Amino acid sequence: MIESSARYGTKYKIYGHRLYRDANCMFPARCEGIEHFLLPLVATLPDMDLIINTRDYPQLNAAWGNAAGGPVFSFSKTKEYRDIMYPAWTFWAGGPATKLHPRGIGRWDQMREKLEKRAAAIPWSQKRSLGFFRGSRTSDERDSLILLSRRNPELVEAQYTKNQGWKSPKDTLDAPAADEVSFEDHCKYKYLFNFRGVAASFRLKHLFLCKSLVFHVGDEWQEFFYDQLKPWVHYVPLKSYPSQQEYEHILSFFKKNDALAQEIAQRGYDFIWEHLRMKDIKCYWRKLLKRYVKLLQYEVKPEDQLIYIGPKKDEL
Ligand SMILES: O=c1ccn([C@@H]2O[C@H](COP(=O)(O)OP(=O)(O)O[C@H]3O[C@H](CO)[C@@H](O)[C@H](O)[C@H]3O)[C@@H](O)[C@H]2O)c(=O)[nH]1
Repeated sequence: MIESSARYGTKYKIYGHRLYRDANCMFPARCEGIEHFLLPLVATLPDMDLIINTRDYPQLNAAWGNAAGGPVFSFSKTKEYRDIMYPAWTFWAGGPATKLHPRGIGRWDQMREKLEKRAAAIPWSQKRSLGFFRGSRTSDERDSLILLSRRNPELVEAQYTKNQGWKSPKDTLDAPAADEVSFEDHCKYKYLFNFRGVAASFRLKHLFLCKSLVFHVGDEWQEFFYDQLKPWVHYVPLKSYPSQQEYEHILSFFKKNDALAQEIAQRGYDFIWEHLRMKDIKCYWRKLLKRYVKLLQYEVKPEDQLIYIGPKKDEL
């Protein structure tokens, strides 16, 4: 089974409390973000083989005829896939590169601290009563919010930025690309929008830490922690592809019910602040691998073609 899934990801092996992997990693920074979490665990874990997909897209979809093989770990999926979800590399390194994060979004520990400070500096009453979104057109599901912002800038401030795949103005919906806005500056706005991109987007966890009200569009694309967030308790759920009228309706509701908006925003913040700490990510990885390894029914063998990752010799 492991052999049959090898082509869907990078092979990792824990053997004798050491970590090994395929010599080639498709995205080295993403492998770095994964290894940051695996390395401290190998001392306490038994031998195992893992196939870890570092692409955005999950791999095991029954409708494509490739769900019958072995296990594959992916960071995001919908219900159509049977990949095993793992905490994305971007909690440490290898997230999307932007002008503000040229080496890629990462270091969730540092990001948490920065956002917590900014959220405390901008109380709810000082936030602008506007819907806000900045990001690239990785999915046309974002279009209606951008179009509403062009029609009614008093209600929504939403614009497309360029990403590395930008080819023509079509990729920014026939308008010049907007400047990027830091996560901290998102905190100036009361209503923040999250959308899927290619798969799930990494922005969701950041939005909560602004203590603004998060509108989460579509519930198909998941990351490992989404299930713990409850609609209407921690965020406002919107169905996929909302119309401009639906946005107008829900924003006008929350403008009239400001205390409720603030209450949900505070609960969303509290949940992520208290339960999505670096130590929770580490704990999730540990529990995930302990449960996974119980299912292995063969003796794991060393393989010469894999390279040694760690621990560093002086840490042994
Ligand atoms: O002005 C901006 C623009 C973007 N971002 C952030 O930059 C990241 C990338 O944003 P965007 O270009 O909109 O891409 P997404 O669609 O959110 O994410 C894409 O990139 C991820 C990593 O490759 C994939 O996992 C997703 O599935 C894919 O859609 C997100 O965290 C944004 O919040 C900002 O902070 N400020």
